[in-house]
Amino acid sequence: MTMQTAAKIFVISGPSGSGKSTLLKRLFNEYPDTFGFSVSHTTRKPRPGEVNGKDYHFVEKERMQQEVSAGKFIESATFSGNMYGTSIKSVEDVVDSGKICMLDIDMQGVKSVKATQLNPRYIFVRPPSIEILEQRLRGRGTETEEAVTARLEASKRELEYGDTQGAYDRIVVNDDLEKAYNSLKDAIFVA
Ligand SMILES: Nc1ncnc2c1ncn2[C@@H]1O[C@H](COP(=O)(O)OP(=O)(O)OP(=O)(O)O)[C@@H](O)[C@H]1O
Repeated sequence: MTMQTAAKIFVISGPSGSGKSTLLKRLFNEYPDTFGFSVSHTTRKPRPGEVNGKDYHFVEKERMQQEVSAGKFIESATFSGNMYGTSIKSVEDVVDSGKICMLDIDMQGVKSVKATQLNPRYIFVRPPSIEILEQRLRGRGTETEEAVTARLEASKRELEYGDTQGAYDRIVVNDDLEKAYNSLKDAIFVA
C-alpha cells in the first residue's frame, strides 16, 4: 500500500536533544523506500570508501563559498576548517528521485528554507520540558559539558521560535516516544 503524504518535503526542526534523529530513524526503518535525506556538500577530503554524490558532494572551498554567497545553500557551517552545507538543489534531487525529502535542520535553516520556493511542511519536535531536554542531552553522552550548556542555551531560542504563531505547521511533543512517533506520522501522512 502506498500512502499519500501531505507534502514532498518535510522540515523537521527542534532543539538539540528533542528527538529528531530518534523519530526519523524509526520512520526510515518503517518506510525504507519512501523517504530520503539530501546529500550534503563538504570541502573536506573524502575518506576511504566514501562516494562523491552519495555520502557527500565533495567540492572545492572556493566554489562552495561562491555558491553559498549566491544563495544556493539552505544552511552551511564550518567545522575545524571544513565547510559543510545543504544545497537547495540537493533537496530537489531527492524529490526528483521520487522520494519524500526529510530535512533535519535548525531554526536558522528553517528561516532560510522559508525564503526559497521549496514549499515544505514544517514540523517542530518539542521536548516536554527544558529539564527533560537537559536529562536527555546528558543521557546521550555525546557532548562535553560545554556543548550541553551551549545547546541548552540555543534551545531557549528554538523553543521561543517554535511557539511563534505560524512558524510551524505541526508541533510534535516528544514525551512518550510511541505517542510522538504516531503524532509525527499523523503530520506526514494523509489519511
Ligand atoms: N521520547 C523519548 N523518551 C526518552 N528518551 C528519548 C526520547 N526521544 C529521544 N530520546 C533520547 O534523547 C536523546 C536525544 O535524542 P536525539 O539524538 O534523537 O535528538 P536530536 O533532536 O536528533 O538531537 P540533535 O539535534 O543534537 O541531533 C537520545 O539519547 C534519545 O535516545
